[in-house]
Amino acid sequence: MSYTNKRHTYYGGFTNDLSDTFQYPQRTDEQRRKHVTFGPYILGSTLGEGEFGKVKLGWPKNFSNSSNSTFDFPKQVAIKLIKRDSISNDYRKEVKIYREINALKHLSHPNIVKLEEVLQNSRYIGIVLEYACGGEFYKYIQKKRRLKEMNACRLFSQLISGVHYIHSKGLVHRDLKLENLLLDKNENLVITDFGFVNEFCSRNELMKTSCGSPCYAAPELVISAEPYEARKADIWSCGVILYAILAGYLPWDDDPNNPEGSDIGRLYNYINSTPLKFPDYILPIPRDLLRRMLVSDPKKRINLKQIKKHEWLKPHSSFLSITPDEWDKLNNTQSVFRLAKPRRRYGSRPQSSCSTSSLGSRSDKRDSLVIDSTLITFPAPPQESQNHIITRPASIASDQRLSPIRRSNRHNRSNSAASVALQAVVNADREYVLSHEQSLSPVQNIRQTTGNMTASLSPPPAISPGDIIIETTPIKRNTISGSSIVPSLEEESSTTMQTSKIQPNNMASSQNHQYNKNKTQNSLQSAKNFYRTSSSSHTKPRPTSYHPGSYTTPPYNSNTLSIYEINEKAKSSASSQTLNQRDTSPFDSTPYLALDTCITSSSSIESSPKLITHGQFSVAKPSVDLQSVSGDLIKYKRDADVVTRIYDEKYKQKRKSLRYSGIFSDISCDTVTEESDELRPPESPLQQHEGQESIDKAKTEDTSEKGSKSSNIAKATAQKHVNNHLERSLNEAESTKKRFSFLSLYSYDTSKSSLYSSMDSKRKPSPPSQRRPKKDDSYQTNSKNHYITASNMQTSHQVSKDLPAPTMVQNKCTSETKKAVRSNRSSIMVSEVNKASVDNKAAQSPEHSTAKRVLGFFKRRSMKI
Ligand SMILES: Nc1ncnc2c1ncn2[C@@H]1O[C@H](COP(=O)(O)OP(=O)(O)OP(=O)(O)O)[C@@H](O)[C@H]1O
Repeated sequence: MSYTNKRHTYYGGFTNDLSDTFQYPQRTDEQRRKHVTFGPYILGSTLGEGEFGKVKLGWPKNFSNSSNSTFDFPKQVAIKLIKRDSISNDYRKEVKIYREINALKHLSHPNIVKLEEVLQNSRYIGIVLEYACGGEFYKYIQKKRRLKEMNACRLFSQLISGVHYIHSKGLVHRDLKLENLLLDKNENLVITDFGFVNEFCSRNELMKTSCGSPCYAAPELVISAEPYEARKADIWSCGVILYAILAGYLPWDDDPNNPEGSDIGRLYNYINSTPLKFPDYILPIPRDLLRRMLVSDPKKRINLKQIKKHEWLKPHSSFLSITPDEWDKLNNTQSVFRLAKPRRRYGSRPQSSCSTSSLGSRSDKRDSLVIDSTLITFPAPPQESQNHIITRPASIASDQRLSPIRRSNRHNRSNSAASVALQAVVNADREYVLSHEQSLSPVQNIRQTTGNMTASLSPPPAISPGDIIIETTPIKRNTISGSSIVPSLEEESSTTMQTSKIQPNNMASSQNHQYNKNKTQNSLQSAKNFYRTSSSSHTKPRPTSYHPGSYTTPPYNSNTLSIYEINEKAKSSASSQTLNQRDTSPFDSTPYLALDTCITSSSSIESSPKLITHGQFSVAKPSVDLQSVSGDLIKYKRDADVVTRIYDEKYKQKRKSLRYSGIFSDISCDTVTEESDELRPPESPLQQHEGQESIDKAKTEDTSEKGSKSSNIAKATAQKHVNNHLERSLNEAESTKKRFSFLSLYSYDTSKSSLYSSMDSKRKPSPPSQRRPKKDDSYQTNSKNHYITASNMQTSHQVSKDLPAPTMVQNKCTSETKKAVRSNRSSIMVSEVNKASVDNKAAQSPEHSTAKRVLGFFKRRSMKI
């Protein structure tokens, strides 16, 4: 088993399989110093780069290898490092970061990236996120060209479930796109990048700021300056994503006058005037869903509730029927079981401001971070502080908790919006913590100070050093010092690090309260009330205050003709299991009541964790496995493969029979051929030579035995090979073009560059029918603008003539260009684009000079690769 990516190494390249007996070698001090660290994390390679800077892989530096437990391996995280300098002068950036932190704090769903903690030092703010090791979703599609229906359906269900969860919290993402979707290790979808998130309340959910990425933004955002219904805008984006998943390219990507979609005005005019077209391989049922989602008029656009009930998503109805409250419950229950080693607080070791670029290489120096003694960890801000209103009860005098030394060591952070907001959040959170602390029983207080804490349900065992620690709710936070939080010396003596997990509704603390629940129930309630009060003291309602009722999904109608008949038994048993689980689970409608229900309900006790001793450690075994409950979140890839294979077989059979019965009469044989073609492995170089060899052979034979029968056969065979080869090349060119159309918006790393593409097109101008699938939907009536115009071709030729070798030009790409590309690629506030100019722009024909096109191309090419 190798769960690590090759390029990401632990402790000097150790990527051994973990076995029961495996022990990590003890690191020497020297080795330890070599790592670039940020707070309690060792930084690994760069996972990606965004608008704010690099996202690095990280893992805890206090990971101890003394154990022989298989469960004891470092948990990887993705750390978004934001240079404080870069945002100090940019209010919008600050707000974006703040929004992201703020939103993520309230979201706990398997298909939404988890916020672990937020750290900062004098130079960086680090948003520590769950590591989605499956990589970027668009690359995944790019690799597969397009997804098979079953996989697409599964992933789309996950997207819808995540988006529904976001909406249920009173939030809208507003920047849903392929680039903001990642995959976890089991190829489950993970929604990320909440920089444009905003909240709405049910009564007034219209928004004014248009944002997102042009290709995914709903028309009403661009064309009209009127307030828009944000949830419907998210649905449009999901529609575009679904189209891209199934088709392998974006909808409305074929405007010859705006091939790159860079002219936003023209793009939206095209969207509004051109009916949605589908390639043959998108079947009627998903087409129907797409047609309902990609409706320009938001009022006529399908809503999430209807999407969940759509025929196409029936196979995942049990998964989709899990309500947001249930997700909260399930996730919080799961978070109790996170096994954590007692971590030493990183502040406990004196850390002078030191550069960690001890590796000496240039790149290391560039990547090095100053570890500051004032590096802090603080909880993510609550929603309300977006308003930048600080409510700090007089009872909380945070400075009193600071030692004089630490106080003098404080940072002078800017009083910028984000800083103020963050501070407000810290205060609010700490208030909760303090009141929570007061409610702790003496036993728990002892346990906290000694750092020995267990989440066992049994009466508290004798406390001894080295006890198992189940990571719990952040009960104790670092103290706050003005704008920075510094752990006090006294606090440092406490060994358990509990600052990091940001789980507002975490039930872990309730586990600790099991011991003397009668004593603490009242104080807990008051703590929660306090938290609520402090929240409600802000002007905006908390996003969690909006809780739509549970959705009841109609039972699967077996009479309905559906293409999905796979795993029915498994599904029904899984769903019945789910229902059983849910019936017995004390789910309530308000997340804040979670603690109560956990304490008072006997059924919750039944479903509580059971500790299994495992050597020196105890491992809490969750009684509810989220993934098996949902049935749709694939746990092991092998399972997924098996399911896919079963599905494929059944699906093919089904389609065959349906075609015979004439039900799917619009599924042409071509479609089937095309799909099977796709499965055909690419021709090997050996095969490619085969044709030529045969010709040569034929020639030789021809000269020696003129007119002989064998030569004729050889000739025929050779010709056949050549023809086949040519045909395949053409097909390949066609598919490359298709993929190119999709990739043009994302990446050029694996496909041919557009330069080559234009060269190719010079040689073999592909007719529009080759650019797009031949047979269009019967709904398609408008075929205008499908032809690549002569002027375009001319431009392409010009480009290829005027340019030096592509690699040469590529090398000339400066870092400035790269920056420009990044910003070009990033999501934008569409309102920044002059909406009034939309029509004007569309009226003018874009005069793309050769230089501009070339620049555009190389700008895109230097995108994140
Ligand atoms: N949790 C994560 N796990 C793995 N990789 C991640 C994670 N978060 C981000 N990345 C990688 O880092 C890249 C940049 O991240 P992200 O898009 O969140 O940054 P950003 O600064 O918000 O960028 P932008 O706003 O321009 O999209 C992603 O494309 C992805 O490759």
